[in-house]
Amino acid sequence: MISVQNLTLSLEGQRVLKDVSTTLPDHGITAIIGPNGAGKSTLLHSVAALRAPDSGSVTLNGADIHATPAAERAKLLAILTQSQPQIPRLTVRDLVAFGRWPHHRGRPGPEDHALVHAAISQFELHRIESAQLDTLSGGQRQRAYVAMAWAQGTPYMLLDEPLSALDPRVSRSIMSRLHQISRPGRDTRAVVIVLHDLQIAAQWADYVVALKDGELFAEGIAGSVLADAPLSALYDSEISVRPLDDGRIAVLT
Ligand SMILES: Nc1ncnc2c1ncn2[C@@H]1O[C@H](COP(=O)(O)OP(=O)(O)OP(=O)(O)O)[C@@H](O)[C@H]1O
Repeated sequence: MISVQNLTLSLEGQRVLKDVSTTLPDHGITAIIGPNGAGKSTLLHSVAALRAPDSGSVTLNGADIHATPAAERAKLLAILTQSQPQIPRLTVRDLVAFGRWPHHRGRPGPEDHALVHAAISQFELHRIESAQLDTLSGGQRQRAYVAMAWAQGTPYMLLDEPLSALDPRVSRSIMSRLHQISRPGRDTRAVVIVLHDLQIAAQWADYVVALKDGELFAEGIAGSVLADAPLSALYDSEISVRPLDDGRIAVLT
């Protein structure tokens, strides 16, 4: 369980997160939603210790994440930020294998090879595993990055808008994989994902954390936050949520 306690964080003198406290579940898909500039990416970065808070703390199973050595942290949390470095001639397989680095530090063993193989299979990358990243479509490349994060073998995967610029079919395929890997059981990965698409959140999120103006606006099981009143107030816009036949909900803006 990741616990965020009274987190306040400033960037260039501006308060970006204000006394945010929340708990991120240790399985399932947790969506972080909210308007542009609400602090979603900053919260994710702070949970991954990429940004130090002014005050407050982030703990993972009781240990302060900012006090945890980076090498240990990399075995607990994988983060995919919005912009990835472009490395010329890197193949999909190389990229996914890079996810194992925190475990082998340059000397991959059988378990590392097996996990890379599993990641390629899990995210259906067989046909493009030898392709160079800069020859792929945005959707293929994004799938490879998510596979790399999965191969890192951490109990938590933090993904910052991994679906931006992807078509509905590719988004659905990535979310469907994330859904599978985050179900409780052996080798469960808790997925924490920044999402702008409320329809995707409605279809896939188990838990939702909503931020507005740097503050925690609402949190809870998806159905409690993805409802007419909280969403309309969150986005200052009239939003309706409708039940679907199969128990899911649709969000109409
Ligand atoms: N490097 C930075 N330096 C100064 N201010 C920053 C920096 N990065 C972000 N901010 C500011 O912090 C606030 C929160 O930004 P953040 O990227 O966390 O929001 P967000 O909710 O993820 O936004 P979006 O949905 O637009 O991606 C914004 O007001 C932004 O301008």
